[in-house]
Amino acid sequence: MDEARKLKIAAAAEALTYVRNGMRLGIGTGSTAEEFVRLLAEEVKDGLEIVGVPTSERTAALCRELGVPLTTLDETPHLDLTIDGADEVDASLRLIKGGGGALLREKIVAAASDSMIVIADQSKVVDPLGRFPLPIEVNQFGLGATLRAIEAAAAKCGLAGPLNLRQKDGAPFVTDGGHYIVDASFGRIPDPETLSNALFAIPGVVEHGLFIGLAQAAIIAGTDGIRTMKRP
Ligand SMILES: O=C(CO)[C@H](O)[C@H](O)COP(=O)(O)O
Repeated sequence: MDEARKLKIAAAAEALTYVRNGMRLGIGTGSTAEEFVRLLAEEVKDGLEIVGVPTSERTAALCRELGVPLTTLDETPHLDLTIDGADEVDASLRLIKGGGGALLREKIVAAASDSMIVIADQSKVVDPLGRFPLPIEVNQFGLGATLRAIEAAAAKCGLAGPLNLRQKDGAPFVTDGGHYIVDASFGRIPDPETLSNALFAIPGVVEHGLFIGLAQAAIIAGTDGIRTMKRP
């Protein structure tokens, strides 16, 4: 097994120690979250009783395949804990998410949870955010106008950079919610809160990948072991 996968499994295993019998869990998306699902499924086989709300169709399919019981936010609107990966984490536990295109459901699920724990390897810890292009989920209608508005909003925040419409198999990538993703390469984002507010003011923006004030802890796996970052 390669070193990167070992780190993902180590972070996921540590996150599992926070899961208690009877919990209602939000279950994230991505390769690290999938390691968590695999470990969780083993515990479920051994008698752990939980229900999970998956943050994507991809995660839902893996949970079903491995026998992790699922529910929905309609049946179970309040969750105890969400475990999810991230593309970037800063020292204040602000995140960039959405590399897997699931940011909208991920944010809805995290916001419905008493707490969110991020699982990641050391390479995801940055200062400041912005090395990873910021995913912005947009309505398909009016794409051209929305792109212009994103550029203008970014400029007001002193940011600029290419906006790329995410592609898959030669066509625009479509999210589980039926939207497009624009990957914004702004570079360093010194004030994520201001950028977040500016993006939310654009009608065609459905959601963006800045997760602010949602994660309580981040379990970070490095070659020298595991450390847990807490929100200051
Ligand atoms: O936000 C996400 C999906 O939308 C993922 O959590 C993020 O992309 C990290 O993925 P990975 O664990 O594969 O690096």
